[in-house]
Amino acid sequence: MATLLQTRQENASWRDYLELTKPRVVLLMLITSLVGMFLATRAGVAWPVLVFGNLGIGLCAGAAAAVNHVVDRRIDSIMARTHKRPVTAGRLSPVAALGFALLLAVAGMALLLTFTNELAAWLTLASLLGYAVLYTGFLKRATPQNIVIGGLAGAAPPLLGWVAVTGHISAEPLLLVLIIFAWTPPHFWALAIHRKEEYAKADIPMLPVTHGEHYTKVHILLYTAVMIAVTLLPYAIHMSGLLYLACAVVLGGRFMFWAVVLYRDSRPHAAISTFKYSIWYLFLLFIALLADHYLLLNL
Ligand code: HEM
Ligand SMILES: CC(C)=CCC/C(C)=C/CC/C(C)=C/COP(=O)(O)OP(=O)(O)O
Repeated sequence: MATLLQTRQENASWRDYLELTKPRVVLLMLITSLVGMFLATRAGVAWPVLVFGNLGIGLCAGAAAAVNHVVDRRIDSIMARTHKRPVTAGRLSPVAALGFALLLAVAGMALLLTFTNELAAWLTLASLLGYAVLYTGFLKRATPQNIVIGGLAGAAPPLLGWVAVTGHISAEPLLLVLIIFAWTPPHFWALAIHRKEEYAKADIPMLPVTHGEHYTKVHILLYTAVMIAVTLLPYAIHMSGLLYLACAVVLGGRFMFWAVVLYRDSRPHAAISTFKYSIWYLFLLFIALLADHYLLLNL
């Protein structure tokens, strides 16, 4: 066993450890937590909170992603998209990956407790456990609503950023969480339609597998409509101004365009195009929130 572990780790490079953390997903999460921080105050954010707060959130999110790689190693080996992952392909042992996850989680929590506040740290830990334990260990295999419920963990970063700055929860960051919560089903189900056969092969009850493509596309349309409505609320409650509203309408209109294209199947590769657009959408929407915040402050 010891020899087996050693052989596996000899083949591992730093890239394998980086891959464990799902870096591109975590990067987008960090953009949303950064925006949560900036929106929380009219004054600037103190640099230790900015730097170590985001680093702490990022390390904890990376730890959750690494646990996901270990728990899912068998189903990941069945799917073409995931079969080359470091634990699945045997370049890293589950023990090494779990040890790495523990290290990231402890470092992340220590940074949050030292440089932010207890509430931010415990909410981050709850998100970590929500994704690594509740979603990955249970919901993913249990119900086609897995990503709707589990989506809360991924949606939390703007709240984590806001609380890191203020020390308390308020309505505005919950609205930002609600935007990502409503965004997650169109984001993921578009990909799940594209990869339906793989999920079926791995026996994971994703919505297109259990309820079919048509039903999933209708739900993508519905969640997209809800998401667009929710993105108008920051303007309605005077949290953001006209620049944000214009961006939310244009970006949301484009999302609806893709949801309709997908529903009608009127273009080739509509599902993967919708998925790719969803990532640009969230990125640009949060940049718009930030730009609008500073425009309003300087008016
Ligand atoms: C439960 C909630 C979520 C689920 C089930 C989910 C699912 C997925 C899956 C399966 C992929 C992999 C696509 C691939 O490798 O081909 C992916 C990619 C991605 N997701 Fe999500 N996602 C969720 C939440 C989020 C959140 C909250 C964010 C950011 C705020 C996010 C950002 C991204 C990004 C940036 C990618 C592209 C990664 C890359 O190019 O490697 N996701 N998502
Ligand atoms: C502390 C904090 C903010 C925690 C959030 C952690 C986190 C990285 C959430 C990511 C959401 C995500 C990529 C889900 C896909 O998992 P999957 O298993 O369905 O996708 P896969 O098949 O690509 O592994």
